Amino acid sequence: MTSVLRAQGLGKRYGKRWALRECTIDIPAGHVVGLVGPNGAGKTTLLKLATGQLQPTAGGITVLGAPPGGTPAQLARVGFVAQDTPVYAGLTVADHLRAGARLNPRWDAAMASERVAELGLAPAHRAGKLSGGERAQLALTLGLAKRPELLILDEPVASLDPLARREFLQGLMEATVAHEFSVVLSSHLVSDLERICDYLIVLVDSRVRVAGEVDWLLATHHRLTGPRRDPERLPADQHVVSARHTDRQSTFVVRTDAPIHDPSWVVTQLSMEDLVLAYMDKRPAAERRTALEVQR
Ligand SMILES: Nc1ncnc2c1ncn2[C@@H]1O[C@H](COP(=O)(O)OP(=O)(O)OP(=O)(O)O)[C@@H](O)[C@H]1O
Repeated sequence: MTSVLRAQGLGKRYGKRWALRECTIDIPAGHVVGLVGPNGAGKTTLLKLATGQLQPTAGGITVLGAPPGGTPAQLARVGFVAQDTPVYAGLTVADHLRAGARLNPRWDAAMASERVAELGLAPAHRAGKLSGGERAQLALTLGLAKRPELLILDEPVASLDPLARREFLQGLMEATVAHEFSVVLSSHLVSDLERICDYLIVLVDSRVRVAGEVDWLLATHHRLTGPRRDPERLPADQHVVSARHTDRQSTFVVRTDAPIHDPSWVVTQLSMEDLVLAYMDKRPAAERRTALEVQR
């Protein structure tokens, strides 16, 4: 299967500090990928490496089978909507579409004009006078009309109200259905990612903690609640992702491919948010038994 993004031992260091390290992932085409992690985890760094705006300090990365941003042809295959909905305040909506047409060989002028009309954005309106939601929609329109094979969006909805967020994500989903491209989208809003993503990457402290198809991740992770127990006493095939204890009770999030038969546990399924929070658990590794990195 074609990979949209493949990284092998990828790392980026600023001075002495690693912003991203030992990142090895292989994302198949056709997914809407959610990239999530706390502030400073390295999400923007990974996205900038994927678009060729940064060069790796270690390891390698290919996007759609080629080095990112290496040639004009490669640039045309990847769309990027940067953080803070990047539009030019002094230019009108129509100016943006004209610039898009000049700069992008595969520009879909009909789609751009239709989308702008549907959104009710007046062509003569200056981008600086648009609301945050309208600016985000204009930036998305530019990204979509480029007709990329991969569209990368860095926290596109962070500053939008819930309704504008919903409309933005709805527009993105409709476009992926109509034009069949892959998406990588970073966000802190796991509930949004839950609605649209079928592949998840969790980055914590510059490292990929987990990556894989959401259905597979949810099928192989469970919450176990029961009498207090030392994680060392769990079966070897139950990898502890997070652990919480009270005097009498333990709650573990574990990853396992095998069914859980121990009757002393109450086993519950996780939501995507539970899964993300478990991997973001910052308790000392000693309490977790295994420093997990899961990929598929
Ligand atoms: N140009 C830079 N110079 C020095 N350090 C940087 C630079 N850009 C990023 N960093 C550092 O690299 C780390 C990762 O930053 P990055 O922006 O990739 O994180 P992020 O996960 O996107 O964070 P956020 O969710 O806050 O946007 C942070 O510690 C950040 O301070």
